[in-house]
Amino acid sequence: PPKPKKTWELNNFDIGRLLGRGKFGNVYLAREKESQFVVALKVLFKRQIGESNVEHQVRREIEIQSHLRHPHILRLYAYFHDDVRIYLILEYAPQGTLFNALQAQPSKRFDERQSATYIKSLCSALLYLHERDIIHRDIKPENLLLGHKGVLKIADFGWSVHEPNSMRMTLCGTVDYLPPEMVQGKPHTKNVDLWSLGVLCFELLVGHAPFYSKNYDETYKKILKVEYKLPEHISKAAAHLISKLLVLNPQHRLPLDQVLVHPWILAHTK
Ligand SMILES: Clc1cnc2c(Nc3ccc(N4CCOCC4)cc3)nc(-c3cccnc3)cn12
Repeated sequence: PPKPKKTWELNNFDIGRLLGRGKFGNVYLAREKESQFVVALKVLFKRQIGESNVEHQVRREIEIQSHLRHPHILRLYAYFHDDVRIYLILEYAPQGTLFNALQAQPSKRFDERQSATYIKSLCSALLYLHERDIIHRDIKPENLLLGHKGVLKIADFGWSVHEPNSMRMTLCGTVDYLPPEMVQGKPHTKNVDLWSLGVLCFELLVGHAPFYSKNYDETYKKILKVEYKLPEHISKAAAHLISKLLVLNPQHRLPLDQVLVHPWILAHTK
C-alpha cells in the first residue's frame, strides 16, 4: 500500500472506471503511478458536505478509519483535498459489494455456510470496533465489500455509496436496518450493531430484509413490533440466532462474543 507521504495529490494517480456512486461523491478505481499500486479513490464534494452540514462527521470518520487495522475492515490509507473535493485513498475490494453479490445469486440468497462465514467475519470486525468504542457502522449489504478471495470488509464511513442502479437507496438510505431505538430517536449504544447483524443475517439467508415493506411507515411499524416471518427453509439454529439479535430491548440482544460461538456459526464455519 502507498506509504504515508506527507501529501498526496490527484496527479499521483491514474484514474480508472467508476466503481460506484454516492450521496457525496463517487468511487473510482485508481492506480498510484510510482508504485503501480491499485486503490479505490473516493471523491467527496466539499460543497455537498457543507450543505449537508456533515464536515465534522467526515473529519471524525476519516480520523477513525485511518487508524483501524483489521482483516475485515477496509483500509483508509490516506486522504488529500483540493479547494473543491476531498479524496480518500482506500483499499480496493476486487469483488464489489455484498449487495451486488446477493443480487448476483440465482436464488437471490446465500446458503448457510456462506451466510455464517460473512456473519462470523462481521462479528470479529464489530468486536474490534466495539473494543475501541466505535459503534453504528451502518452495516448493510451496500456498505459491505468483498476483497480478495471474497473476504468481507466493512467499508462504510457513515454515509453509504450505492450501485448506480440499486433501487433500495432513498434520500437517507434504506431504513430496513434501523433498530427500534433509532426509529424512536432514542440515543443509540453499540447494541444497535447487534440488531443490524440480525437484520443482515436474515437478509443473507432469505434474500430480503425482515421488515421490508412498500413504505417507510410500514417498515417502522414492523420494526417497533419486531414483526417478521421466517420462511420454512430457514434452519432452527439460524432462526434461533436471528431471534436472539432482533430483540426490542438493546440490552437483551446476544453479545458479539456469544454470537461467535453460537451453534449455527460453529456448525457452518471452519
Ligand atoms: Cl471503497 C471501495 C473499494 N473497492 C470498491 C468497489 N469495488 C468493486 C469491485 C468490483 C466490481 N465489479 C466486479 C465485476 O462485476 C461488476 C462490479 C465493483 C466494485 N466497489 C465500491 C462500490 C461502491 C458503491 C457501489 N458499488 C461499488 C467501492 N469500493
